[in-house]
Amino acid sequence: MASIPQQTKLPFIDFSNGRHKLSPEDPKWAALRTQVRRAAEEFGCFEARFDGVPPDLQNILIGSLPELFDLPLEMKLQIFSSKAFHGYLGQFPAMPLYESLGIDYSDQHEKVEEAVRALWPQGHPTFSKTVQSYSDNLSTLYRIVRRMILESLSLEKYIEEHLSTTYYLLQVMKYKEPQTPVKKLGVHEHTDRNMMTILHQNQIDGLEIQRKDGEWISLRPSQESFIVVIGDSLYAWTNGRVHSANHRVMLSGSQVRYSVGLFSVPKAGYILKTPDELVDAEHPLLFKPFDYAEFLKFYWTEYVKGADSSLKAYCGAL
Ligand SMILES: O=C(O)CCC(=O)C(=O)O
Ligand SMILES: [Fe+2]
Repeated sequence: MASIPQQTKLPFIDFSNGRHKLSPEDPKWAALRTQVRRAAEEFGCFEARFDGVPPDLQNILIGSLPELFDLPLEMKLQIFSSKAFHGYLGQFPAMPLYESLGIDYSDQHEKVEEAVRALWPQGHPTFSKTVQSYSDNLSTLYRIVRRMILESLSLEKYIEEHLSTTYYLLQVMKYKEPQTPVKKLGVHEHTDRNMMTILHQNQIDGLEIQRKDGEWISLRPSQESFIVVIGDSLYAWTNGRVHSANHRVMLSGSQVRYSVGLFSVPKAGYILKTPDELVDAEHPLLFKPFDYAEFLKFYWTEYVKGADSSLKAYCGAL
C-alpha cells in the first residue's frame, strides 16, 4: 500500500447543530460519520466542537476544581475506590505534578451525591449538579460518535448493547505548575484502556498525541473544544479497525493545568467480544473475549511489578 503522508494536525470535526440535537436523519450526519471513521482509523483521536454542553457549564466545572483539589489529602483519599484507576490518584513519585479524582456513574444523581458527600459531608449541591449535568450533556457526544463508528462498520445492531453495557466515569485532573520553560512530564505516555474518553481543559495546553508513524503532536484545542480519544477496549472490539491513540501530558510554564475526562467504561461482568463480522482471513482475531474489570485488576498488578500490562499481554489472540 502506498504510504500516505500523515497530517501534522489532529482532525477537527464540528458536531454543533444549533438548537437541534444531531441525529442520523440529519443531512450532515453521513459526512460527519465519514470524518469520524477516518479520524478514528488514522489517529484514534480528534478535536470536536460540540454545542450540547453549555459553555457556562464547562467553565463552572473547571472553575470548581481549585476548591476541590485544595481539600486536605485525607479527604480526597476518602473517595479512593477499590477499583484500580478510580477514585483519588496522585502522590506518584514518577508523576509529581499529577493528581486526579474520579467519580463513577457521574451522570447519576445518587452516585454523584455519595462521592461528593465523602468530600464535603454537608454536601455541595453546586458541584454535584455541575458534575451530573456536564456528564449527562457530554454523554450525548459519546453516543453520537459511538453510533457513527458502528454504522461505518455496518454494525448498527450492536449499538444498544454497547450503550447499555458501559457507564461513565468523570475524572477531574490537576497538574501543578512545573515552573520551568523546559517541558516536564505530567502523565506518562499511555493508551486509555476503556472504550472512549472525551477530554476538556482549562486554557493551559499540555496534551500530546502520538501519530501512527511515531511523531508526537502537541494539541492546542480551542476553548470550546473537546478532544475525543479512542481506547483499547474499542480498538479490541473493532478488531483493530479503529486505532487507540498513545498520548501523554507534557507541561511547561508557571500555570496550573486543569482537565476533565469523561470515560466510557465497560461494566464489570460484561464480556467484551469482537463480533464475528469483523473477523476474516485478512483480519484475524486480535483479542480473545475479556471482562474489562478483570483486565484492570491484571493491569494494576502487572503495572506495579513493572511487567507488560497491555491488553495484548492479557488476552491477545495472535
Ligand atoms: O489531562 C489530560 O488532558 C489527559 C489525561 C489522560 O490522558 C488520562 O487521564 O487518561
Ligand atoms: Fe489518557
